[in-house]
Amino acid sequence: MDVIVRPTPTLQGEIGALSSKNYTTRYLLVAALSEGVSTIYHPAHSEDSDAIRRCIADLGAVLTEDEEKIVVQGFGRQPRNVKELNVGNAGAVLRFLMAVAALSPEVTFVNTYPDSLGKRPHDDLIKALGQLGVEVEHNEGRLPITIRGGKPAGGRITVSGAVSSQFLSALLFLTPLLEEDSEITVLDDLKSKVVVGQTLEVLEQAGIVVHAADDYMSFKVPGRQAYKAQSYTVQGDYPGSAAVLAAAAVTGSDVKIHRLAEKSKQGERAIVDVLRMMEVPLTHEDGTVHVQGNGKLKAVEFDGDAATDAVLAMVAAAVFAEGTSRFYNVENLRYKECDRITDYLAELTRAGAKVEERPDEIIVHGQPEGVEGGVTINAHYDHRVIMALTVVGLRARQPLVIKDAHHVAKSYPQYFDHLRALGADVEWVE
Ligand SMILES: O=C(O)C1=C[C@@H](OP(=O)(O)O)[C@@H](O)[C@H](O)C1
Ligand SMILES: C=C(OP(=O)(O)O)C(=O)O
Repeated sequence: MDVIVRPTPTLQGEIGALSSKNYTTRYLLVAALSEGVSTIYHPAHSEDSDAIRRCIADLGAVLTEDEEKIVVQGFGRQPRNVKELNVGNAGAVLRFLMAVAALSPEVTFVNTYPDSLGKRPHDDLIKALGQLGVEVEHNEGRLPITIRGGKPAGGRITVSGAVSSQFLSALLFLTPLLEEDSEITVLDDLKSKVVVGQTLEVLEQAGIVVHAADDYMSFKVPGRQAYKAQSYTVQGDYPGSAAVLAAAAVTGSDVKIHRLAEKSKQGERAIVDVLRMMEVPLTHEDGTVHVQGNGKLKAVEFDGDAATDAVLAMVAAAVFAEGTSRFYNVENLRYKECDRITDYLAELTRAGAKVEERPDEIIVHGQPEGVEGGVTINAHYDHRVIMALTVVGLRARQPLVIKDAHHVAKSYPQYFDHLRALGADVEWVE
């Protein structure tokens, strides 16, 4: 399904933020890895959260759900034998479950998104699992992937963090369950380091002890631990909300988003600081971000690695800023649902934006007068490209058609409903 985004000068109203994708994934995972009954309040509902629900159920967890919560009876360190798992297009779910699959004799992860997740590399995790004696069959580091685990013991593991933090997080979820203590050393660099903070926070809530160096480049993980069954409450999601906040910033607006905790470990809460740096009038108090946009923005320079899933929304805001913005240290955007530098900038250019690509940077020459629009956008299977191009469409002179915009449901199925509730002229077309 496609969406038409028409120019919309003003947005007004209040919404509650969607629930966090990253915390929902993690809470469902640690609930499954415990042997008791855990309750997760306000889980996200999206394709990615459906993927982890489906896979942990296949692995033997028992899930019951109502409007506000999901109750999970976990399988502990003994997942049920299952031949195949289908994670859809969910990268974090795949990587975390590749590690969990090391507890099973043989599991194959199938390739249902050959043009998106099917292109993403997992070599660094495959190598690390190999050090634990886990045999991995793969297609040049990509799906389909078969894991033959059994009983890895633990020990010394090295893992590169240069492409994704998800490989390290995956090992941090697995190693506490192993017989021996483990020592994990991160090689090269660690991208999306802040997200590892979310992993450590959730592990601690689940009663797991991990000794982490301050820089997160080495970890000591005692073995033979047990995940405790707990109650968890999922906080609001900054990456998805960042797109709505960017939309409010580029229009004349009076928009409030509730349920966005000031103290969150989500790096993407930096959207608030970046919009402030861009001189967008806003406040952030008691979990509510209130934007009173006047459509005027100033260019910024920002280290995007600190807020990886909000960079595309920030770039969309910068398209209308006065001056040239620079988002640096963002090379790993290339290894997401699409190449979020080359593919995203190609679509922005088509919409009339003036942007330049570097290997690890996005440069935006702002156009406060607006962009032309009037074209059809390829979504590249990427929810964040869809959300960000929508922001641009609201301030383009001619409508934008976003092809296959239904892929927004990977993380934020209600995105267009939320925008419409705020007065945006967005419409689904077959
Ligand atoms: O651990 C996680 O849940 C995630 C880590 C990040 O990926 P990278 O570490 O690959 O940057 C982020 O982009 C993704 O949406 C979710
Ligand atoms: C990159 C993302 O997700 P994942 O890596 O989990 O597919 C994202 O949500 O933007």
